[in-house]
Amino acid sequence: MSGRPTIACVIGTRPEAIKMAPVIAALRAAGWARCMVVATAQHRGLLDQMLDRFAITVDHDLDLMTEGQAPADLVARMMPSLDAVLAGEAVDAVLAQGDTTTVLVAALVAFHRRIPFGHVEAGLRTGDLSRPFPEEGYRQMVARIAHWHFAPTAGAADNLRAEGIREDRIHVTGNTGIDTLLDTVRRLAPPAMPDGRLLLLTAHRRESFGPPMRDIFGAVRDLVERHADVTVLYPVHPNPEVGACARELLAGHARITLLPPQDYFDFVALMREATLVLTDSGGIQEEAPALGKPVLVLREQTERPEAVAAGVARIIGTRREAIVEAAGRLLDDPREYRAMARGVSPYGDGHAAGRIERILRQSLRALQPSPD
Ligand SMILES: CC(=O)N[C@@H]1[C@@H](OP(=O)(O)OP(=O)(O)OC[C@H]2O[C@@H](n3ccc(=O)[nH]c3=O)[C@H](O)[C@@H]2O)O[C@H](CO)[C@@H](O)[C@@H]1O
Repeated sequence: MSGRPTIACVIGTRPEAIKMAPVIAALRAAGWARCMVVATAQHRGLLDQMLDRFAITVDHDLDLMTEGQAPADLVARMMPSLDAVLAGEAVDAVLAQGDTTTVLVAALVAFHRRIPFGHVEAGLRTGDLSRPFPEEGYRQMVARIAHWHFAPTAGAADNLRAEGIREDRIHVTGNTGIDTLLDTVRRLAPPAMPDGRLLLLTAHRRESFGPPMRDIFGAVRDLVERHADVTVLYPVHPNPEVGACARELLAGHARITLLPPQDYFDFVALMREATLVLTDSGGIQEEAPALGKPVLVLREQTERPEAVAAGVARIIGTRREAIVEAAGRLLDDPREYRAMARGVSPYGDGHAAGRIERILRQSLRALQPSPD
């Protein structure tokens, strides 16, 4: 390495853009490194929406999304494509976030080229390789070969220690998604006062396709039928499996609105207006508590136990009666509601990206040969 080091930030999906945006901004502002952004674009439309929103300029766009892409096919196409970028540029470090195919391939390609890899949002675990699938397996595999493990919480760091990761490679930074959230909230106009109560829904996980998703949507219909003042807004994920099921079971009800995927600022504004958030998303489990909104998690388990432990999120699974019961209780009982609607942010304080930038600066300086 000579002169300014080059750090490649690899992103592929909407949440990766949201969570890498502050890291890219911090590296670019600090200026000691060249921050090169590589978009695999494993999701095209949702990624582009966020690249625009956060004004992320992309140096290499691999444009890999195809219709109905299977994970194996995506891995097979992404490996040579990303490797060619690293072969053509003198890259000193590679960073990627989370648990997607993009993160797995970025770590593996960096490993083959002996380039240190930094895993942003390291150490999240359910311990069950089938849930979430394939993400849990990807997280575990990436941990074997990462050089820097940027853990969002002390619990995530403990998970890494339990797998034998060296102490000096683990850094508790907070989640960069909270940096983006708090920065966004500062820029938004004050929230509107909605009529009635808003229930905000998102559901798109692969393991919920089929009967669990039909159960979720059935529960949502039951809830609006039982609560005359409740309106549901559902930004529908573009995966065709999700859209078809949502239209079949939710369209045509006056108080249920299916929306296209929302711009991030608009979505944060909706979270602020919501009474209750029902979701199977990872990032929304982190964001809603920071905004003081109770979250009911439509999964059987979570890799984000901190909000559950703090009493501001609950795992309720995907059974229709369980969802109706848990959401109904919060809608009917103001004391239960208040107990969950406390603004706590177990996942970060808004300064994670700055910590990552400083750790990389010190660490890459230490790796650099001295001038004489
Ligand atoms: C298994 C798992 O949990 N994996 C996660 C998965 O991410 P996810 O489940 O969080 O993904 P989504 O739900 O798609 O996105 C959520 C984000 O999008 C914003 N949003 C939402 C709707 C909308 O209409 N407009 C928006 O702007 C919203 O505020 C939030 O920030 O991959 C990540 C990357 O590797 C991982 O970090 C993460 O563990």
